[in-house]
Amino acid sequence: MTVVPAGGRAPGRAARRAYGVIVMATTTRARRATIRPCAQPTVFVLFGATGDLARRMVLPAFMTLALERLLPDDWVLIGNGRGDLTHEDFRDHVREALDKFGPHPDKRAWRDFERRLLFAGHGFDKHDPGRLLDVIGEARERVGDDAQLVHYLAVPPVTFAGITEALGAHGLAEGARVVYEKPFGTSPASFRTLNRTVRSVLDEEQVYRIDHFLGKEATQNLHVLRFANELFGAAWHRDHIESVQIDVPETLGITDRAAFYDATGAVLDMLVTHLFQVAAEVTMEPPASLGATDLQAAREKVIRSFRPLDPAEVVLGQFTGYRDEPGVAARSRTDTFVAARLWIDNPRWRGVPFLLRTGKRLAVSEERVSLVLRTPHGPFGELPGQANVISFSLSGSGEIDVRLLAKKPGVELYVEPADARLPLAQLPDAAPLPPYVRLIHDILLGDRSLFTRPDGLSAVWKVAQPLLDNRPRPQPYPQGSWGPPQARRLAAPRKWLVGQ
Ligand SMILES: NC(=O)C1=CN([C@@H]2O[C@H](COP(=O)(O)OP(=O)(O)OC[C@H]3O[C@@H](n4cnc5c(N)ncnc54)[C@H](OP(=O)(O)O)[C@@H]3O)[C@@H](O)[C@H]2O)C=CC1
Ligand SMILES: O=C1O[C@H](COP(=O)(O)O)[C@@H](O)[C@H](O)[C@H]1O
Repeated sequence: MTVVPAGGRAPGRAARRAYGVIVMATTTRARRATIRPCAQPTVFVLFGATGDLARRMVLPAFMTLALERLLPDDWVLIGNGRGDLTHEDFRDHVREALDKFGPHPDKRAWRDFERRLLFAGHGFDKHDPGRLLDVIGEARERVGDDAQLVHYLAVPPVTFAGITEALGAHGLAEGARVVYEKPFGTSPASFRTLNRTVRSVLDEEQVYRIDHFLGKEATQNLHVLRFANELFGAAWHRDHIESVQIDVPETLGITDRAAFYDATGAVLDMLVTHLFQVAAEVTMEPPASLGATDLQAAREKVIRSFRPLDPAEVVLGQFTGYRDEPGVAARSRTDTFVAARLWIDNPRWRGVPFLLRTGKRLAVSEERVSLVLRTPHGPFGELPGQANVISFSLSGSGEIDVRLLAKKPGVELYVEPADARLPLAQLPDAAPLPPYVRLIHDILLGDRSLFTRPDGLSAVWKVAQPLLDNRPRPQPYPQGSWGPPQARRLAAPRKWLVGQ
């Protein structure tokens, strides 16, 4: 996204390409951000359309795109699943999802939306395409044979390879874009096998490996703040930063995703996926340009300098009561919490600990990246530690915060921590996009800059390998807490900033 400040110049072409979707209309009275709609007729196949992700994120994102008039005139969304839903049943399902998670269209918008929803049941594999080929045929009759085909795999990762092979076997791969949810693989070996399968059916340009944390407004501000502001850019180095925290505690449990979650756990669900990608955004070297390829390359390159995780520097936890959740194995050892210390072996970050933490059923929900600056030795004597912090909230529309030490006004010289906050939604004419809206829009337009590449993911799995080979036993922790006490010790002598 490109924001043009009052009186500011329009962004260069490279920046416009990188952020692609927002074209600023600058008038003196009002500057409105308008987004380029996708023009090409589209058939969007949503595998896993009755699942949690589809209900909470993908279907609401589609409705938002429709309300914002960002979809082409001609489009159809086909839900796919193993069940036998009629088109009507599926429309009811989508309606319920929107009632719960929004947005809430008026009658007219809903009528226009629902008539474009179809369902193709009876599963989809290479031996049996279920109803999908017939329903795609039905969709093409409506929107034309030249419609682009987008397949979105909102299904558990174990099914990615089978669906990919089936796309190839049934002639649905050619010219299509295929979106893979995370995690792309569940181990170094399964990543390699999956990648080989995918590349045997698709060209890399057709592949969109989504990590929705890269689509969050504040995540994109990580590099904007740094590369566009000398104040921050100059500090972005081990000489000034003493530690970094990437902290995503959740009050949310596993909802009704037991089958997926019990086979996945926090390390795969969050740590080696979202938290690593955010760490790469924080630590990448300046890209050669803001073009899609350069940005992607810079993000992926730094992951190669992540030091393989030492299991002794990782704490796993499991909330009490997890094993009683319906669908969870009675003796499950799945991690619902992980805290890890990560090191980055390059000249910019050597010796700076990166503290990463996430977990289910914790005390609060927050998504925060904090760069803690070193404490200066100056005329003040001893200053409090962790009191000068550049921090980003990744939740919602995002926020940039700076904690600094200031003299409290008054006769005495009291130096106290104070916070300056910049909620991004309050920027003039801000038009924040939820991550799934933005990323699906990018997919429709063919912009891959915010999607991951196999070289970066291959490095991710190398970093994860020692932990996967030698998992510490998950420690129990009470629901509503901050996880196992060992996680506090992992941060020592520092403290976790969230929850202080
Ligand atoms: N939920 C979330 O908050 C997020 C999830 N993700 C990712 O999205 C993907 C899906 O997650 P989520 O929706 O939570 O998972 P779900 O467990 O809800 O599964 C989604 C759907 O996949 C289908 N499915 C499940 N198992 C199989 C199987 N063995 N073979 C074929 N189809 C199957 C089911 O549909 P049916 O029974 O109709 O066939 C199910 O409804 C995962 O990769 C996850 O990491 C990413 C970001 C957030
Ligand atoms: O990918 C996932 O992300 C969500 C958290 O993302 P948010 O944008 O909803 O905050 C997490 O709850 C889920 O377990 C995981 O699969």
